Amino acid sequence: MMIDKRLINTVSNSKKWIAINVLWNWIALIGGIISAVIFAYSLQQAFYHTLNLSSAVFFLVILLLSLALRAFAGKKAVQASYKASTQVKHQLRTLIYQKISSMPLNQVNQQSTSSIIQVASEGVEQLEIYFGRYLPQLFYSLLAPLTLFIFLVFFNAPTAIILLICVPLIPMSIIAVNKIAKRLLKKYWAIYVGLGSSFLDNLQGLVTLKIYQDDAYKAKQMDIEAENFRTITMKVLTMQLNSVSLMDLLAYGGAAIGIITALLQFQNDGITIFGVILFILLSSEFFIPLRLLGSFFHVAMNGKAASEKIFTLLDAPVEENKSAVDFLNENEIAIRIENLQFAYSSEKIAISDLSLDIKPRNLTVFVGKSGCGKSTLVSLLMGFNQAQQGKILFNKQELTQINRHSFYKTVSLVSHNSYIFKGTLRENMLMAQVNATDEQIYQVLEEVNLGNFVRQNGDLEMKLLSRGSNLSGGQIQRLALARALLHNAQVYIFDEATSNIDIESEEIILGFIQRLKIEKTIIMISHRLANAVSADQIYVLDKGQVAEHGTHTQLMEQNGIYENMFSQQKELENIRKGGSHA
Ligand SMILES: Nc1ncnc2c1ncn2[C@@H]1O[C@H](COP(=O)(O)OP(=O)(O)OP(=O)(O)O)[C@@H](O)[C@H]1O
Repeated sequence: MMIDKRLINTVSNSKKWIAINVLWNWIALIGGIISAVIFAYSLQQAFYHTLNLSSAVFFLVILLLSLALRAFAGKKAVQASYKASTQVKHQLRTLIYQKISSMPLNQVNQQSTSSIIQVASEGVEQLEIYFGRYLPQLFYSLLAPLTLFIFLVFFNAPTAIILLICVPLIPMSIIAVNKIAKRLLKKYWAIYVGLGSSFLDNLQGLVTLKIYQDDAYKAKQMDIEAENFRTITMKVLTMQLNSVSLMDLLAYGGAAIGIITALLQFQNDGITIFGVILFILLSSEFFIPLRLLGSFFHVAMNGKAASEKIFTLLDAPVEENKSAVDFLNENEIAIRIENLQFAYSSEKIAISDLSLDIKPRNLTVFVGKSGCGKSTLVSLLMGFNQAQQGKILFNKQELTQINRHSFYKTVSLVSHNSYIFKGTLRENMLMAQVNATDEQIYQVLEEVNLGNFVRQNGDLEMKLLSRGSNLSGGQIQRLALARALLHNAQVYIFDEATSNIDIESEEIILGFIQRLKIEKTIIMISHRLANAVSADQIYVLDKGQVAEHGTHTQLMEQNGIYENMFSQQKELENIRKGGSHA
């Protein structure tokens, strides 16, 4: 209960520093015992008028040396505690990072951002005290009373035994409090994570809230959640404060019992004056380590509750195919979809018995009404979601059999919400190809007409804000395209990559896609059918199935869904153009 074996084994490197910490604390205790002995002995000599100047100077030197030893050992113990906690933080954060990066993307998306942030930052921070202070103190507080007992029993056995018997009262009170603490802290963490998640959600959606003037309502909800958090925090603090008072009572009460016993023994000539002074000086040392353990205990329990959250994340099963291999041939990739079926839930079938072929050196476009399953198909092709039935074959290799590293090296996605990270333009580009040269970066930037813009704005050192908020929508998309080009994949999937951007950027991107298809396998999802006119093949999806299939000319001749949608869009665009000319 007081030691979490799994937690310690997870960060086993810290064991060494915990042991060193305990050792230095023990050396500090020895320093304390030596100074108490010297002090008591010189008092006894003074009492019997046998203290002379030279022995007084000698005692003073020893006393100062022992105090210096105590201070030095205390400092070393703090250093060891720091080492233990930094190692724990580093190791746990590495584990969390590795776990997150080993998860399939759909699984990562299922975790709320705020809970990952809370677990990885605050949660790990809380464990610092568990390893840096609590665990060393736990071992030391067992060692200290035993050491003192072995030493003091020679001076007066009854007093030493009474002191030793009183010591377990503190851990017993800790155990009793722990029962309440556990329940309370679990509740505290649940409310804390919930509050964090609402806060982040409201912050991210603040503009929407302002537009709909719904911010006051959300603020009220946040107030209620914050009030719940305040109440539970107060309960936790009250519990901690009460248990601290109880432990103080036990610690100082225990020391007082020891001192009174020693004095009674002295009255009955059972102990020398030297012995009594030693007991007076050292009685509290029996209890202080455990008393200190008690105060770390609550913070440590908070850390333990946090560790449960960390382990839930670390234990989340990763649906990883261990037998997955590299792409056998990544030069020219044909994709075949066979009887694919995917449902978000039993009543929400998004892809239904879908079979089709995508040829290399071709531009294949998927179109269809909103909700027909285009984005779902992209998530299946990218391996973000797994189909319940059917296969996706890349050159006859099943997608699930290709390892992720090889897959994402070969298959790349440019979506309508490509992410630009805070940092320099170079950093954003290098993530697609770590050792790309400046010339290579500029080459892809030229391809998307961003070369001059970048040169005028600080070259590759140009600072970009998070989500590219200091760029226009069209620039973000062109930059994302340049980054994807640098990645030099063999299959490119463009998912509404030109939606909501300026006409010039759209034309640059579409023109580039045309050039790219000479060498690569290109898939494009677009709601604008004008973008499909030059495609080598078009699939029209309807209710997760292929409704029509062919080139633009063939589909127009069929007079079906495609022709209907195309005519409607054209009419709309003509009306808009007419309107804007009027
Ligand atoms: N995460 C989800 N959970 C449950 N159902 C979903 C989810 N995402 C999509 N769907 C449903 O699956 C169906 C296909 O959706 P999908 O997003 O693939 O359509 P789409 O063709 O990309 O639509 P749009 O053109 O509007 O983006 C729709 O009926 C949609 O409501």
